[in-house]
Amino acid sequence: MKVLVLNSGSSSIKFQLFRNDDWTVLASGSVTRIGEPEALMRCRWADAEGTQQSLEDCAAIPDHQQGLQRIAEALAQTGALADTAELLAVGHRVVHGGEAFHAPTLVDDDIIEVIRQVIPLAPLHNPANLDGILVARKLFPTIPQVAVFDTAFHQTMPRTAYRYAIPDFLYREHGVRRYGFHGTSHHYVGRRAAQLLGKPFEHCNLITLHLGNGASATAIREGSSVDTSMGMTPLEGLVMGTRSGDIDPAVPFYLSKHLGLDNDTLEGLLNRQSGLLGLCGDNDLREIQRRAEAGDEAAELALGVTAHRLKKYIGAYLAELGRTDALVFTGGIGENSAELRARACAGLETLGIRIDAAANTAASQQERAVSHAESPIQVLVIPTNEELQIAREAVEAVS
Ligand SMILES: Nc1ncnc2c1ncn2[C@@H]1O[C@H](COP(=O)(O)OP(=O)(O)O)[C@@H](O)[C@H]1O
Ligand SMILES: CC(=O)OP(=O)(O)O
Ligand SMILES: [Mg+2]
Repeated sequence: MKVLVLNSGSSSIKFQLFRNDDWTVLASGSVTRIGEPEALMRCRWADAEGTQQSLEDCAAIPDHQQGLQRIAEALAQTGALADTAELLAVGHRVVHGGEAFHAPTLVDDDIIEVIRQVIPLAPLHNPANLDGILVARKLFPTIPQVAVFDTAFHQTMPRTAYRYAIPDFLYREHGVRRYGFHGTSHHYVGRRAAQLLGKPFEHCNLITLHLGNGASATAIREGSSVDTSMGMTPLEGLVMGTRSGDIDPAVPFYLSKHLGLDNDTLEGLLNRQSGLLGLCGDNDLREIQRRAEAGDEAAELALGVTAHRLKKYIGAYLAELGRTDALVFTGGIGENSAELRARACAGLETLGIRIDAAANTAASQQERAVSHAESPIQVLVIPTNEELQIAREAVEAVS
């Protein structure tokens, strides 16, 4: 049987099709620029001889309904999914599940309603995730749909980590608390780290750093999330591509009072015009590193602020955990930027973190240690695979 995983974003749908006995990827790709005049559909698959093939086309795709339809056509056309009856389940990434979901969940009308209710807590992510589910239900009406929540892994945090020091009724009546995100990724790399360490996950204390366009740090004690840097929404914490991460909560009041900015403008400013982009005008870390190397001061500052914030969270989580087995880097930046890994870990030797310069800069796409052989805390680079984790959890939920 096969499992289709969908990660439906505001203007894109990413997909992977797995065979569920050995988790081979049968096809993968995306539809991007949904709603623009020229959307792009990309699909890669292995043909009968095992040779990688790819298919790309550009055409207007006005909405998610047609985006998913296009994906289903491509999967049929390539033979990767000739008959939808071969599907055991469709797994969906859902960013916010509020306090309702601790595990992957079979989608029904009630579940859809709960996901709809938490839209105000993740306005950038949940509407598109929900669209993906609604469209997939129409397109594959007889196949079980499973929602896998970014927030679920963090539901083990203690109250002291998830409560904000604001009036109690805001939590009780309005759900204002830390939820945390990227849980699927933190969980996946945490388990892989335990395997590399040769210990059961339930015995491992880890700090996992998911550094992509969105970025978050998590403290894992004995296999459970006990703290994480993102908060009620994915805006809190580390410096991100276009999100500010932590700022003084008074900044928006000040901007509102003195510059007359309204709520929507402020939300856009902090979510889409801040972070690396706000500091230096670029949000692609490769370009920022190139500029910094050429002496560009704004790019150097962007790298410096990002590394400073990372180091602060690493230090905080070392203190929270007491004993730490490994620090794990993942996500496009965590996996590929030796520069940022080195900056974030510089000076942490007395706290037990010692990078090996040669291992850190060696070109590799593999899971690996980049710490010195004598570093008390191992530093690992582990490519994340949220889609595989979603596929596995979807199968668990239906069986
Ligand atoms: N070789 C590289 N060196 C440094 N940064 C990289 C490299 N490859 C990708 N990145 C950075 O990774 C980030 C995107 O991460 P990714 O995990 O793909 O994002 P998303 O959250 O959209 O899935 C971008 O800032 C990109 O510049
Ligand atoms: C929750 C979140 O920030 O997700 P992404 O990194 O995909 O934007
Ligand atoms: Mg990502």
